[in-house]
Amino acid sequence: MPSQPASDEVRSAPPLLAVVALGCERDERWLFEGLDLSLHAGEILQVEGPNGSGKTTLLKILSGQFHDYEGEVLWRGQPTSRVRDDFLGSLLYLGHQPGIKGTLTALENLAWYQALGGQPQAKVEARRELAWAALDAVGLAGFEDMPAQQLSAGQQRRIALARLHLTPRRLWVLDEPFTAIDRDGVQALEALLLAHAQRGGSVVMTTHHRFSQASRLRRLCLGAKEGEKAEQGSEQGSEQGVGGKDTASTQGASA
Ligand SMILES: Nc1ncnc2c1ncn2[C@@H]1O[C@H](COP(=O)(O)OP(=O)(O)OP(=O)(O)O)[C@@H](O)[C@H]1O
Repeated sequence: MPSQPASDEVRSAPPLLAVVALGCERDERWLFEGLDLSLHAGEILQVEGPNGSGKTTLLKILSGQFHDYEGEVLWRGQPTSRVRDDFLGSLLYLGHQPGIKGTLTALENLAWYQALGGQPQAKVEARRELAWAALDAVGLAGFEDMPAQQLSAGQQRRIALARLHLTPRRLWVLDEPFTAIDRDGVQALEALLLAHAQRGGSVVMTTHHRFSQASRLRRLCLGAKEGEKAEQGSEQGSEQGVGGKDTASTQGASA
């Protein structure tokens, strides 16, 4: 991970991630359209909205997993399709489900991630140490060798979150990362997200969780109807509401 870039560099560089005139229709319903947004190094974007408003769909588009959309997704100013290797090599996506294998232990699950692309170049012993450290960082010391299916829902989520410690990637796209996490875990995860942003990383996430440091966030609200857009602003934060074609308030202002 690079260190926090100088502010001049942030201003002059293209955003890490941007979407231009993004629209997505599913089941004959526009989830969003005309969406423009850009995410610079050091920014955290929280995507909010009611159930079914398209939050997961948007994250899947942003992480290159869903392609049935209008508009463009840009990585450092280039269409992601043109810089696919650089984009995917900079991306860490954690889905709504923990995405772990229940029959494997916590350590084996992380070894599996490492083999998929975490640190393929690292030596076996070094990889193992990194995996132990990642599990320790998410409070799973002592549970390393237990099959994941014997762990609680929150502990299973923590195995998935250990990847944030394990795999250094600049852009984190996280779907409901706070699900099933207890109060201490929530605080630790908030701190981890903020530290990632301070180091020059960026985060896009869906969550209904309210950050204690809300001023560090930008918010995008999907499914907003006219007049519902504004919520709490902040000195550094900003908010954008975007509705679908079936609402009265289709908007596409830049976030
Ligand atoms: N695999 C799919 N095939 C067809 N339509 C889908 C599929 N997945 C989601 N949809 C539709 O897309 C719409 C948005 O779904 P999405 O999961 O993006 O919403 P969401 O805002 O993340 O919802 P939630 O808060 O419930 O997780 C829903 O109306 C849903 O029916």
